[in-house]
Amino acid sequence: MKIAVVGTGYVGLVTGTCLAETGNDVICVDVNASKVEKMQNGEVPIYEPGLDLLFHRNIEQGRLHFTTDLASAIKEAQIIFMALPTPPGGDGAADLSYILGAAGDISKIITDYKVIVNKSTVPVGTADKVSAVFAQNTNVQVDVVSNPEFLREGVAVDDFMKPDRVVIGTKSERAKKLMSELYGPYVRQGNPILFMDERSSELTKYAANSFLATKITFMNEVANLCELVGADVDAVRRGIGSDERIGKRFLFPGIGYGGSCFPKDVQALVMAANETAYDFQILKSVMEVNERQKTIIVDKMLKYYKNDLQGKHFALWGLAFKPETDDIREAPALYIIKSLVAHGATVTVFDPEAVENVRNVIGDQVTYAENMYDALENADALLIATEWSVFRNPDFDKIDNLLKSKVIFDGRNLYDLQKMIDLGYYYNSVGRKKITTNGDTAQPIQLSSDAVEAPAV
Ligand SMILES: NC(=O)c1ccc[n+]([C@@H]2O[C@H](COP(=O)([O-])OP(=O)(O)OC[C@H]3O[C@@H](n4cnc5c(N)ncnc54)[C@H](O)[C@@H]3O)[C@@H](O)[C@H]2O)c1
Ligand SMILES: O=c1ccn([C@@H]2O[C@H](COP(=O)(O)OP(=O)(O)O[C@H]3O[C@H](CO)[C@@H](O)[C@H](O)[C@H]3O)[C@@H](O)[C@H]2O)c(=O)[nH]1
Repeated sequence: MKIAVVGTGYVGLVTGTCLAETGNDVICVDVNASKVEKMQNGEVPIYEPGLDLLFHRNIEQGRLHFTTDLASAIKEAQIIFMALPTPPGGDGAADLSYILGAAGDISKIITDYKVIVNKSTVPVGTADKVSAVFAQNTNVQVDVVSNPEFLREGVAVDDFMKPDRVVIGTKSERAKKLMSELYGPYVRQGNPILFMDERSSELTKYAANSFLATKITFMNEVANLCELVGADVDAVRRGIGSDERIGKRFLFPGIGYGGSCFPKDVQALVMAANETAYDFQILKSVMEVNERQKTIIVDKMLKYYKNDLQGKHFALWGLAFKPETDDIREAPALYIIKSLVAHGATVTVFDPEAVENVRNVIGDQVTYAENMYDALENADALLIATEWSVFRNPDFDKIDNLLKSKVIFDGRNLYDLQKMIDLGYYYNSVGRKKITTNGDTAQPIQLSSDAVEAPAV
């Protein structure tokens, strides 16, 4: 099939590449000319495992193309995907200007029937708004379909090629037929295409992300309670996760969820509910608790250093909002850095992929280490903010030689508590007993209601 993808961010690029992989003729269009030029020259603009291979294979085989010219991109396309940003507007509600703007541009160019697929995460009613834009500008018939994307960064290719489900919101039989044909190669038995109306499809995406964000936040609260009552969150996690109704996944406590989706989508759903005068209380709490969770690690450090971080120097491992990506959008590490710097500390950071993106955002507010061990030199403590595999089994003798003292604040629970006692570290993790260097259990922390506020980004 002939496909156009408008917007080559994370979703557009993965969508375009994976659709080419099953034999479609795909052309991706973006307004960012330098990005398009890079892709035309064979450069993948993001770090995403497995994407390079598919990207190069499909370019070489002539199925994947890039352009800045919308008109030529959509001319022959039977299906046009919109994979455009929907950032929070001033009030936190999703900003639809990219989607409606592109719909306006497309509507003025098309001369024959198209299926217009919205892949972006958008509030209920957006398909209707997009349809209205077309109706206003052209007599050409289109079907506007909602097809939210559920891929996770870091495993995006696998998520697209082998989705748990494909959600398609449309009432048009013609569009259903084309979309079934397109997604046929990706769906397997038990991992179906779920057809529904546009509004239900749009809400499914927000509900999925908000539910997952709530699940994580619930575990973060359980972890905080574990610290206060002397329980071990790993045991509790296993205890509840083995109940199939709860499930084992997305129960890992940490330093708050981040990324380009959960924070903005939870907020957008709260705002969309507000518009109908519905008070989505649970999600408001989720947002509040997540803000607090991002700085709890700094609260713990303040407690350890008796409220004085002035002149202290810390090593920070992990900047990306999760492993296997260079994406730093809403990364908790950035909040931690800003908070530490505001308290007068200095920080040396290391991340396997995200350093350049961080450098572009915060410049010389921190120093950048070439490798994970260089970051430790003369640091008072090590902090861990992202669970990259390379941090999971480090050389503790080397860490010991480089750090000024054997102190680790771990926001991702990477190490075994008993091992850290045996090695003589002060090791403070999430929802587990904090251990002093002589192996005693430290007093549980008091969670302050006025947790350190992250300075404005
Ligand atoms: N990133 C994810 O993991 C993910 C997963 C599922 C859904 N989503 C949703 O998908 C949408 C896109 O997210 P993203 O992370 O890919 O966005 P992004 O910000 O990474 O990329 C958007 C791209 O669109 C381009 N663009 C902007 N206006 C354009 C126009 N008029 N014509 C052509 N190109 C234009 C930009 O230059 C950019 O390259 C959002 O709604 C997001 O919530 C994202
Ligand atoms: O048990 C867990 C799982 C995740 N996280 C955090 O949650 C955030 C989001 O993680 P993840 O969901 O893996 O990453 P994303 O790539 O943002 O993917 C989410 O957001 C995408 C964009 O909408 C959706 O498509 C995906 O289905 C949805 O998982 C990250 O900060 C993680 O560290 C935890 O703290 N504990």
